[in-house]
Amino acid sequence: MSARPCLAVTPGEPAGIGPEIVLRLALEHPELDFIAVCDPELMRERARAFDLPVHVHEENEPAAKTGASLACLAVPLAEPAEAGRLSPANAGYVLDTLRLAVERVRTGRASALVTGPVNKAIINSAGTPFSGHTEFLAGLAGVDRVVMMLAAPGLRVALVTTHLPLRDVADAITPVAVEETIRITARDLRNRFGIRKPRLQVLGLNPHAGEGGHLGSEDEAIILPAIERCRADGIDAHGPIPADTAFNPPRLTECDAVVAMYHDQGLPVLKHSGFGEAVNITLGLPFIRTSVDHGTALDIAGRGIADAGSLYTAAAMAESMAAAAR
Ligand SMILES: NC(=O)C1=CN([C@@H]2O[C@H](COP(=O)(O)OP(=O)(O)OC[C@H]3O[C@@H](n4cnc5c(N)ncnc54)[C@H](O)[C@@H]3O)[C@@H](O)[C@H]2O)C=CC1
Ligand SMILES: NCC(=O)COP(=O)(O)O
Repeated sequence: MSARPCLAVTPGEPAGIGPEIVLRLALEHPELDFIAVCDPELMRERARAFDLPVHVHEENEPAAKTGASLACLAVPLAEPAEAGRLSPANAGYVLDTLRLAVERVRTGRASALVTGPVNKAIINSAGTPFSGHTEFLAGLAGVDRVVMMLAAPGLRVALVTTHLPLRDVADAITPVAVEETIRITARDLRNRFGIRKPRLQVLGLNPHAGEGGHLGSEDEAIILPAIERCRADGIDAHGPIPADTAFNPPRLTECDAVVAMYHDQGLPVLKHSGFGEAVNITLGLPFIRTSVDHGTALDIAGRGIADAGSLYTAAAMAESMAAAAR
């Protein structure tokens, strides 16, 4: 390993496309300095299956003299993983890779965490309540509120609520949740992204941002006052803006991020505009975490056609954020 701390990358669900895109990252981007936190035998098996010329070795073993190498911080699978077939037996492995990678970053032995996709359902089925990396990492870091933000070329979307049933969303749109999300987003856009005075467009919750109170009360009673409190502190936030018009291209040229109230209000637009080249960033953590914009893609796992573009963009963004933080 180089003297400067490298990225810690978790491939995520072993039955998904995570292992193969991490191998592609090692093969196609030798300029990236990273260690994969995973089972090295899984990576060797996938490298053989796809005929990828990547020498997989443990951290303390030598890299290949020529050609591509992948260094692994070893975490053993509970049972061999078959591409495309989830097993609850390996859910603990997935969480262990995350814990170990976070420990690396928090102790300064890695510069940032980059995560591959996990399957939330199988982790829950195995008996561990898990709604997503975002919430799990907030718990590990002991932080009450973090913000999920996805960034694609030309569009960033931050979310007030993350993985919640739609039925529970309106109750989670509280004055504190909206205000803290705006503040964290503005702060991290400044500190982590170097945007001196971030401009935020905050969406309403209801159609037409409540249509003057005739289509729901949250927009005027909760979201507007939260925006005003942030504005009073000099944050350039506007809204509540009706979600159906906020993403009109001319409007987007005037903002650095859209703050959406819930997952499926903001992310479909983001993924439509930039799937494959977008990055998921957790704002508000005491360390840098970026991730892919896609899931485990079990339907194509093991077929050798998974696109590693989002993983590469996530790693490159984590590197530049880490460099800026030095
Ligand atoms: N960062 C994370 O850990 C994320 C995890 N997930 C999880 O992934 C699981 C599956 O979610 P889905 O909704 O099916 O979304 P998905 O992103 O896994 O798949 C949606 C479609 O996109 C395709 N696709 C996804 N990534 C691709 C890639 N890199 N290259 C080529 N094609 C790709 C898939 O083959 C599929 O047809 C769920 O359990 C979900 O919770 C979903 C999003 C992010
Ligand atoms: N749709 C994005 C997503 O679900 C990723 O969640 P997380 O695992 O990064 O919290």
